[in-house]
Amino acid sequence: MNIKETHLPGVLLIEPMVFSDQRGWFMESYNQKVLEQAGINIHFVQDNRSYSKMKGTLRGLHYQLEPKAQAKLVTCLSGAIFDVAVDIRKNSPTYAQWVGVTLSSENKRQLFIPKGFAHGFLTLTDDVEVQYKVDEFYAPAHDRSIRWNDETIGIQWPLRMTPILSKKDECAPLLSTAEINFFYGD
Ligand SMILES: Cc1cn([C@H]2C[C@H](O)[C@@H](COP(=O)(O)OP(=O)(O)O[C@H]3O[C@@H](C)C(=O)[C@@H](O)[C@H]3O)O2)c(=O)[nH]c1=O
Repeated sequence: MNIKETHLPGVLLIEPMVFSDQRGWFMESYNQKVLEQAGINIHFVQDNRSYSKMKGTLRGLHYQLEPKAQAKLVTCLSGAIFDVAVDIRKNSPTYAQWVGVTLSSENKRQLFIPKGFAHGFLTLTDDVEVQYKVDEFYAPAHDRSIRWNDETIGIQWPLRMTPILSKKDECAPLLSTAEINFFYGD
């Protein structure tokens, strides 16, 4: 497993070791010890999967407020996504900055997103299945969204048309008015 820092400190790109032979391949998709050695001391408590039928589907940007904030380990099991993390910690030197990476069933890369970041992804193919581990249970009362195309954040989504969105994401607030209770250094 090769773990690389992205330009947003704390957001990590994980490249698993894939062992191929005549049968196919094998890889470890999660190894607590290896992540601990990289400074990720996380106890995951829930695994989520989503399936998106169409290319151009955008889910996000999502986060849960403290004390139910979630760190996430995101994997794309089928198809490909442009996966994005946005730093929404108040007073952070990288506040409102974003990182985007392509995760796919082919490249098998994973993105680790710490607490204090909003997360979203755009499907780059039809038939996309995404799986992610989270370290806090789903808490609907703490669930929040930020508008996917907020100009303050300025995510360069690889997209030509308006994406397919949920009703919740269509009317999500801008970062400037979103309720946020994360502070840099917490
Ligand atoms: C996130 C979540 C949703 N649900 C339910 C609530 C709702 O009825 C249905 C669909 O929820 P959503 O529309 O929020 O699903 P979705 O838009 O896929 O939300 C997800 O987006 C990505 C980007 C994330 O980072 C995730 O944390 C999560 O917020 O599933 C759960 O039961 N448990 C969960 O953990």
